[in-house]
Amino acid sequence: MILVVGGAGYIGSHLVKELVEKEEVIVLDNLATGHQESVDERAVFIKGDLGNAEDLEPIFSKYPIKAVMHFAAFSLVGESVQDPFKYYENNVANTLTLLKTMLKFNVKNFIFSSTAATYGIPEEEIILEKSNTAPINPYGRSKLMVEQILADFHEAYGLNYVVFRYFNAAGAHESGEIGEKHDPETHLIPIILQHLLGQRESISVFGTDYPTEDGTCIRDYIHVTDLAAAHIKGVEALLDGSKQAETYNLGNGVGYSVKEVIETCENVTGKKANVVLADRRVGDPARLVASSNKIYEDLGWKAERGLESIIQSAWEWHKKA
Ligand SMILES: NC(=O)c1ccc[n+]([C@@H]2O[C@H](COP(=O)([O-])OP(=O)(O)OC[C@H]3O[C@@H](n4cnc5c(N)ncnc54)[C@H](O)[C@@H]3O)[C@@H](O)[C@H]2O)c1
Ligand SMILES: O=c1ccn([C@@H]2O[C@H](COP(=O)(O)OP(=O)(O)O[C@H]3O[C@H](CO)[C@@H](O)[C@H](O)[C@H]3O)[C@@H](O)[C@H]2O)c(=O)[nH]1
Repeated sequence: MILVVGGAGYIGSHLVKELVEKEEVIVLDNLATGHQESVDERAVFIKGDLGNAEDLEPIFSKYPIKAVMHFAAFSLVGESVQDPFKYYENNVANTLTLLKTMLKFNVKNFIFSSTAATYGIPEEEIILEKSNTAPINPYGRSKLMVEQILADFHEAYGLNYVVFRYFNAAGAHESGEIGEKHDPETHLIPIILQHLLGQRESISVFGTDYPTEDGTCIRDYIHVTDLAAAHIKGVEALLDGSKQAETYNLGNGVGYSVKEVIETCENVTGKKANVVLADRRVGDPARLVASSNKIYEDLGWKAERGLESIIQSAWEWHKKA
């Protein structure tokens, strides 16, 4: 069995939907930002907190867990600057409780959701896993701290792990049953689509004076179903022993500016957006684009879906949501 912590959230629920086809799955989630109805009904759902050993230990006692996939975190950059305690407590301290419990029950395979925010303001156009990590906010630092803890635990206790640094996750499941449902929503693509559905008056473009071709920020958008596929390859590599301690970028390798994303949403939906040019949002790097060659070479994974397909799937979901 595989324990998915945070499996009621956006990315976790998409992974669960794919993983239940292959494995028995238990989801632990406190529903702080997740939705129980997003959890595939073939998975066992347990409401609980990864920071409570009393919630964790009965699960590890009862079920033969061979790996843990850890998606649970707080992940709003701005909020992490306002309230860093919340982030270090949930993302780092609570993760330590999870790791301690795993070691107590001799479960030694761990998949961790990290982020492009660990790179801070990158020096390279295309970011490699070995590029410098210098996060510029508590959220990114909390994720990098866990990465460092994992490397130490691997050396000291034989904990095996795969860290995935996601770039910008977006899109919805092709079944149309689940999609991106953050509240509040801060991510660009769902905000644009909500606007095009008449749920928001306009879209603000945060910053038009970045050193990019059209002055707006460039990001690497990755379909959430592609992310799920990478996680399945990652956990298989841990379970068959071929990988023990790896960090992989997960992106498309193609960057799109905020203006290009808005245009693509207009093309896909056939609707015109009301765009307001606004000031920069604090803490946004101008450009974040991944090289995902390492995971292609090691595990044969690459992103299958581009920006249009991401937006098309998200649009199908938002029209119904
Ligand atoms: N969305 C992105 O673009 C993106 C990019 C990079 C990294 N990430 C990382 O991916 C992971 C998933 O992101 P998401 O967008 O699906 O977020 P999300 O908020 O939708 O999902 C997180 C889930 O974890 C649960 N959770 C939080 N704290 C918990 C706790 N203490 N105990 C039990 N459950 C808890 C929440 O209820 C929620 O269901 C996070 O770790 C995030 O930092 C996301
Ligand atoms: O209303 C909006 C919302 C966003 N943006 C811009 O759109 C881009 C993408 O923003 P957003 O969708 O919020 O994603 P990011 O801030 O790039 O962060 C995401 O991607 C990071 C990795 O790249 C992860 O670390 C974060 O968890 C995840 O939220 C940025 O330039 C924003 O400034 C706007 O212009 N207007």
